[in-house]
Amino acid sequence: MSAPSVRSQLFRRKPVSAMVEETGAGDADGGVLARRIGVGQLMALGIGATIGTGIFFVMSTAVPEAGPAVVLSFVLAAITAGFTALCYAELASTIPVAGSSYSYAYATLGEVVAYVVGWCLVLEYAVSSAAVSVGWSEYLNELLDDVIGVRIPDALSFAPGAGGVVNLPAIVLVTLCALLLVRGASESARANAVMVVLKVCVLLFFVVIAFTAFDAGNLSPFAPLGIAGVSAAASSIFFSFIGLDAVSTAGEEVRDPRRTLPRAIIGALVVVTVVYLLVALAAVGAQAAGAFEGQEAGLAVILEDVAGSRWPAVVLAAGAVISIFSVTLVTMYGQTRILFAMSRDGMIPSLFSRVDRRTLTPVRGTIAVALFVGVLAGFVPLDFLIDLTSMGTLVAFSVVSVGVIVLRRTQPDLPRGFRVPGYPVVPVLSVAFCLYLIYGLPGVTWALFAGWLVIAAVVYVTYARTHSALRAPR
Ligand SMILES: NC(=[NH2+])NCCC[C@H](N)C(=O)O
Repeated sequence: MSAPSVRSQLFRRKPVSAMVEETGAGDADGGVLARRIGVGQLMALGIGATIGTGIFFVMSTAVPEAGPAVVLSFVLAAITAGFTALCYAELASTIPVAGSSYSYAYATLGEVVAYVVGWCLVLEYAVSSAAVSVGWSEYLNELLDDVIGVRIPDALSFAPGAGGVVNLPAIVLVTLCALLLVRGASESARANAVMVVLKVCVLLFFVVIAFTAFDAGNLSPFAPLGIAGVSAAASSIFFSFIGLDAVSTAGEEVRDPRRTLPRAIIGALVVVTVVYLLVALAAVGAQAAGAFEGQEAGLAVILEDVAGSRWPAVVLAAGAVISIFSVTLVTMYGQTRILFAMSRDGMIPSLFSRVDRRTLTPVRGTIAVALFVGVLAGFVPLDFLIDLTSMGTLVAFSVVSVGVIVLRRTQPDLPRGFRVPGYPVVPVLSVAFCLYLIYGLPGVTWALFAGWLVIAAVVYVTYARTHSALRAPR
């Protein structure tokens, strides 16, 4: 028998039916999950996954780039997030597996693209877990300082490039989350609802206090670096909008998905955007644009200055510490499950899909993820982590948007619970906006991303190509 051609290897696709079977979604009694989730609960899911750390510290990177026009950057990032989320929802409702863009790409665009998306998802999840835990450590320090007047020394709370030696608190947080995940914890719907209320309240609390010091003079010059500055800032801010895709993964359990999904996505996006815009506007109104650069735990510092007393900053920092903790947990959980799916497909070693008998969780995979995230969190400065996360996510989201178009053409008759409104304009715009934001990312990020893809290519050629579960039977 002749060896399968390289081309057919690279583009082999995983049949949608096989995916559904694997996850048991097509089993016995009709194979339908209970459709219980309504718009409200689904919106809470999206808001909970999206509002995390970004908003608590992104201003210190974004304002120096865009000036007060940072509010426009938020709008640009929000529009991009909205388009991609709609595309996500269509694929999720067509390929109903509890996977992610990796699985969608495997079904639509073939193995190599799926493989690349898988590696992008490591940036979206593992690298963002690291980013999130670095942000957590800043607010923890702020809280300690405000409450007991003690700060962890810089050497032990910052990465080498950021004025320290190691970020110890971030490593502790990652370890803590890994321990919880190994024991089988993931966030429940109720815990999520509590977190959402807490986060939104804390941010609105900031808005109210910061607005008391609003000075229109701080808003000019409005856009010192012009359009280029606004789009560069949008690329960094995009990080804060990552998470709406979580809504679409629940597609199978949603009541009347055709109406509910887009409403929940758009609803969550509107809530998140309004909150972010208020925070951004309040912040640039309360503090001169020049003051943002290099500011740590920025929102708390602004509150301290504005209120002239400590307690508002304490409230904010405490809220941030609690809510960021939950985001780290959920993001690390997501990473272990994506690697689980890739490993089951033979794309990466079986270590990641081995489930421990006692705890029924992928213990070794979780430890491997924690090591990787821990090293990043401990030794890499925050800006790098944020921009790399945005890069990986934007690439993955572009692929998803292309996937919508491809699947409509190749398998037009597949049942789709939800269809993107305004097809093909929305998926095309989605790709265009993603590419625009990718373009706005700094050169270092491009270089790091290229390096990452080279590593991925080596692993593909030496491992995945021959271990793929789809390889032709010998
Ligand atoms: N899937 C993820 N990468 N989740 C991380 C979301 C980060 C979140 N948007 C934040 O601002 O903190």
